[in-house]
Amino acid sequence: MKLAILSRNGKLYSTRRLVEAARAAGHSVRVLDPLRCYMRIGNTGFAMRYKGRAIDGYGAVIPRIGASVTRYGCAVLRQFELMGSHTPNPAAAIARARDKLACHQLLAAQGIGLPTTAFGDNPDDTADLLALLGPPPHVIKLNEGTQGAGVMLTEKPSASRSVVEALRGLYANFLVQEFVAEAEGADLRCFVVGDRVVASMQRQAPAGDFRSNLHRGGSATAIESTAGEQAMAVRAAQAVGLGVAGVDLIRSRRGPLVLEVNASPGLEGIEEATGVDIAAKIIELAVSGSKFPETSKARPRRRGRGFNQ
Ligand SMILES: Nc1ncnc2c1ncn2[C@@H]1O[C@H](COP(=O)(O)OP(=O)(O)OP(=O)(O)O)[C@@H](O)[C@H]1O
Ligand SMILES: [Mg+2]
Ligand SMILES: [Mg+2]
Repeated sequence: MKLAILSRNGKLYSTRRLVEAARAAGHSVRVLDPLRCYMRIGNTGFAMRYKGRAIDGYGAVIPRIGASVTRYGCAVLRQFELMGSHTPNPAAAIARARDKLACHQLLAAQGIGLPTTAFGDNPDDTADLLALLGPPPHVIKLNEGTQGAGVMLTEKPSASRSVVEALRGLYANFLVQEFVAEAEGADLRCFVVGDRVVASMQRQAPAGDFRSNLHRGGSATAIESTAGEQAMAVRAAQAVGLGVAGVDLIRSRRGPLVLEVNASPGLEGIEEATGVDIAAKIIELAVSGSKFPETSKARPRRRGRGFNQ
């Protein structure tokens, strides 16, 4: 099958591994920079061009869209979907996953445990907003932060207030959360592919930090997550609509809580820590969902489809 990986950089570990795994499974694969894809949208059908040439016939597209290009990357992916390509992570689900606030609302509505979270807009409401969470410590997060940057811990009421005021002054979107102290700087990354967790690792924050992100100096070890944790991670990914997701869980006194659902989880740390060939499982999932026949390169004829279908 003809596969595309949407990625800005073919040299990145995750992109390279997906290319390798696709070739190993006998597929033809191309890395496309989403920012070089451009498209025609019309009632007679959808067309996509790449560096001056028409492209189509991709049975499946695997998006690796960075946070800085979410909007354009999702538009390109949506166009592939409209042209009949399958994707394990649809554009609508990626856009949803990138908005922590929307995600928390969705997860809570599904009864999936998460740290109590509050947000508000007006500075006059700050004191009451913080009171909703109870006394500090609080964790304050930028709504669209990644890799642990923009996640702050405040230990005194005055610190919570002034961080909230500073973020408001910068017009940043943020949320305020209860701090799960008993996790002691550890969290669990469950890598979901389809309807199961294919690998899990525990990440431990470096001394003096509470953030366990590998980009912030956290260390990773393979771990057997419990059946309950795995079921929770799969439910969280499905609630957001993602076939491939890195679900971060934190172990609290009241059971596992979902911290976030990542739509483009990195493969390097977790493949190294666990030895699982996650790339192969992603390729398998992408191909299995495709409507294109696996043996033929011919693209099934299809009529132009509306955006609402
Ligand atoms: N409420 C909390 N209580 C305790 N620790 C937390 C809490 N929220 C976040 N952390 C710690 O901070 C880290 C970063 O937080 P979070 O995952 O929400 O941010 P991020 O910037 O989106 O990271 P990612 O790169 O995983 O997308 C978590 O992995 C966890 O170790
Ligand atoms: Mg994140
Ligand atoms: Mg995280």
